[in-house]
Amino acid sequence: MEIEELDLLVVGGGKAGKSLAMDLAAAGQRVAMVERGMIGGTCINVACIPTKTLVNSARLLSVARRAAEFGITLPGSPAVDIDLLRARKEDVVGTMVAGQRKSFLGSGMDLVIGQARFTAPRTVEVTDDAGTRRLLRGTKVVVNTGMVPFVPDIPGLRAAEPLTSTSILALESLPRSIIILGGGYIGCEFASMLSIMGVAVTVVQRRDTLLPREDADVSAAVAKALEADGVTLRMGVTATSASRRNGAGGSDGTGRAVALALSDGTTVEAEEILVAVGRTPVTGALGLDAAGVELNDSGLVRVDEFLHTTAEGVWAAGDVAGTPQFTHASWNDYRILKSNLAASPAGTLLSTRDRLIPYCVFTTPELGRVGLNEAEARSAGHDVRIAKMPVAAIPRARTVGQLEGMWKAVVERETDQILGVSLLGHESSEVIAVVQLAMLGRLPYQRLRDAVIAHPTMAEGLQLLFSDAFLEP
Ligand SMILES: Cc1cc2nc3c(=O)[nH]c(=O)nc-3n(C[C@H](O)[C@H](O)[C@H](O)COP(=O)(O)OP(=O)(O)OC[C@H]3O[C@@H](n4cnc5c(N)ncnc54)[C@H](O)[C@@H]3O)c2cc1C
Ligand SMILES: NC(=O)c1ccc[n+]([C@@H]2O[C@H](COP(=O)([O-])OP(=O)(O)OC[C@H]3O[C@@H](n4cnc5c(N)ncnc54)[C@H](O)[C@@H]3O)[C@@H](O)[C@H]2O)c1
Repeated sequence: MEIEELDLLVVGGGKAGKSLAMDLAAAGQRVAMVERGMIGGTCINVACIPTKTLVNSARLLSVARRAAEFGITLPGSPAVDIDLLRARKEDVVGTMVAGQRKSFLGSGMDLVIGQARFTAPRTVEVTDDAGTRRLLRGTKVVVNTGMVPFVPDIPGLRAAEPLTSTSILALESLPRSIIILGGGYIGCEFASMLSIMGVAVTVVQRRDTLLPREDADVSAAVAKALEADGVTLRMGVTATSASRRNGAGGSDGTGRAVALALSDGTTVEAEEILVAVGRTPVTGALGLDAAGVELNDSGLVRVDEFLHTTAEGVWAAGDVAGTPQFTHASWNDYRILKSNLAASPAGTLLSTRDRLIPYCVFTTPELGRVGLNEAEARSAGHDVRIAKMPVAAIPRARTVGQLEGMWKAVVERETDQILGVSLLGHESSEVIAVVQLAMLGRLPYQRLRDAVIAHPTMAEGLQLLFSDAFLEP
């Protein structure tokens, strides 16, 4: 088979890879991107975009249920129509996928649909569904194959037909009840939206808190919000075995039931189980050995701070390279790669070190996070002052009737610099960018406190948060 030579070969069309492929192809380079099926990658097809579309519907439902409180009467009780819900999600995803396909082709890249496997340095064999094969070699190669849901080896779990964050999106009906194994980002987001939609949710979390990377008081506030929506939390327990009974009654009379035995001797039952205990890198069938690309101890592609792998001419980006698992982080990898791939041997390289990467957990209310939390700041040796405030103190929260949540900030005592914030509440995912900008600009907290911020907005709450009323002396 003849080898097709390219300037850039992208393996896996994730956020970083597709962005780079489009840019370099549009600039006239010979570029091929191999993608095994999801045009636009994980985020658009099975992650951020579909889930946040569904979260939005859940929030509308929650507000609609309170319509009378806002002076609105509805003809009947608002309810989920699963077919309409799925249609909207598919419309949002479908429109974005179509837009991506158009942009890919418009850039001039060769979009190669098939499964890629390295056979030699900088060389992959691609096999499509029809079994047709191509051999592609890049002068430069970027691996951006992402991650997939991890299903742990719990006796009986696989046979119990667990759902994952991917397969749950294809359900044709809402289960009456569900066990969610894992109380991290995916577990909390699904617990929140499904319980609002009327599903009886039980979260089984191995650690003593939800979202274990957060401060205990913030995790507790998230737990309180989930419990207020009816979620049952089983924390500090692990699953020891699972079993499914089909067609024989079930705990809620549906005929489908899964039972999960827990380490404390109890059992929880529900119609379905969603496994959300982390994700595993897509490296297994990639033949990385043949390319001289090493993995690290966590099974991720080993990269240096410039995203270069252990093989000459091969870089990696996104989840598979150990970048924090967020689309915007992978997109920042693209910027780093674009600069580093173009740099001369003696040129300056961009690094992944010390990136300020915010993130938002789209529970209701949502959590916006940037920088260090209190525990991280103290364990890094900072002398800190803590500001803490209920969201109910913010006038905008009153006008929109969204009083749940709390805001917390960590300020360095000596420098007045904001080290980080955890904002749980309405529209926190928007407000977080304001704080991020202040941190990037190294503004002391007083600049936010004293800025003239439009009233009544959620961002205006920052003035309150950093005031003497809420910032400890
Ligand atoms: C349910 C869920 C919700 C999420 N919500 C958010 C959110 O709200 N905000 C956020 O920032 N992040 C969110 N994330 C995380 C985010 O989706 C990921 O961090 C991001 O998509 C990773 O992108 P990536 O660049 O690593 O590659 P990906 O987008 O994962 O792309 C990898 C691509 O490689 C392809 N591929 C793999 N192997 C091969 C092969 N051998 N040959 C050819 N192609 C191959 C795959 O088909 C895939 O399209 C969420 C994740 C999940 C699971
Ligand atoms: N809004 C967002 O940005 C967003 C949303 C969803 C996912 N993501 C990304 O996807 C990644 C994966 O999400 P995730 O929720 O699967 O992983 P995660 O690492 O966030 O959470 C997994 C949780 O499962 C628990 N756990 C592990 N094994 C367990 C077991 N056997 N029994 C019970 N609990 C167990 C862990 O204690 C942990 O809290 C996240 O790290 C995040 O970066 C981001």
